Amino acid sequence: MAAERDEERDGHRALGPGTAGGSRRSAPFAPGQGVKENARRRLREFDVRDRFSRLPLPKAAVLLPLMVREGRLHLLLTVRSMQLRRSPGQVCFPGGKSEASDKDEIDTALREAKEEVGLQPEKVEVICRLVPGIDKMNHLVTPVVGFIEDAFQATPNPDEVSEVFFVPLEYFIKPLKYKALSYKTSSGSLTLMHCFIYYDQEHKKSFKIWGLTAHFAVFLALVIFGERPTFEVDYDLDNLISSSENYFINLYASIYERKKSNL
Ligand SMILES: CCCCCCCCCCCCCC(=O)SCCNC(=O)CCNC(=O)[C@H](O)C(C)(C)COP(=O)(O)OP(=O)(O)OC[C@H]1O[C@@H](n2cnc3c(N)ncnc32)[C@H](O)[C@@H]1OP(=O)(O)O
Ligand SMILES: [Mg+2]
Repeated sequence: MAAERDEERDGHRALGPGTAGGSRRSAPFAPGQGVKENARRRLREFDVRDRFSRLPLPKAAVLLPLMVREGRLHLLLTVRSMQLRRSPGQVCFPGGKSEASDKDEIDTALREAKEEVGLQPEKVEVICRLVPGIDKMNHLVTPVVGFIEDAFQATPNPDEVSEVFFVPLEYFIKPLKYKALSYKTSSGSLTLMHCFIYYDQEHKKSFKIWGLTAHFAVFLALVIFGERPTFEVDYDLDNLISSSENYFINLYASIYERKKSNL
């Protein structure tokens, strides 16, 4: 159960005991708590826990770090260093491949977030794992959602991350600049790929958010806001849980079939 998992991970809940579905809420209601509480409630309904963990694909995990700024949820994103062999310069979430010492996807996401942006694991309130995605190298990529402190200051590791920026979560259902691209998966089937252009006032520049990263950000916004986006998505929004799982299962099956036929 998600609640049991939270109890197991008390160490990751430094953002305030009694706020995460707990019973001790005697402290005054801090700004943003209503927004967070609503998000927690929605996210827990979508927690897949370890249901997809045993699929026979190499594993990776990303952290979808949420924070409240001026009363609105924001997501932390990174730009990958130009020195990296894979996807240099692309926008992605902190994350990476699983290592043997990781107990689960949550461990992977927290370890990678610490390495890449200096986020201490005990400063993350882990909420849930969402339906995984599959990247172009056929890694099973699990998104782990967590709240981080609103005033978090990233210390990017320049070997892996060149920039860190924040986007209001709402942008991923009501973007100003968006286009839909068609993407051929490794199994040859076509899928919709979202591409957002976000102008960041802080950096005075635009960032392009697309591919798997955009896929996770859109799903997170759909889960939390429960609203129809201003663009088309591949899900039945009236049955988001089952349609997102079916979407993944179909993708996985097409990749699995292709792997078998190549043997
Ligand atoms: C349901 C399904 C899905 C649907 C999809 C619909 C849309 C379809 C879209 C699908 C399109 C899919 C395609 C698109 O979306 S392309 C579109 C935009 N890009 C993205 O969305 C990014 C997606 N990818 C990722 O998020 C990451 O690549 C993942 C999480 C998958 C893996 O994580 P990552 O790649 O970050 O792994 P890492 O952090 O372990 O390691 C990174 C590298 O860094 C090296 N390193 C480590 N430490 C150090 C150090 N100190 N000093 C120097 N170097 C160091 C290390 O050796 C490694 O090197 P190498 O081994 O790679 O060479
Ligand atoms: Mg990484």
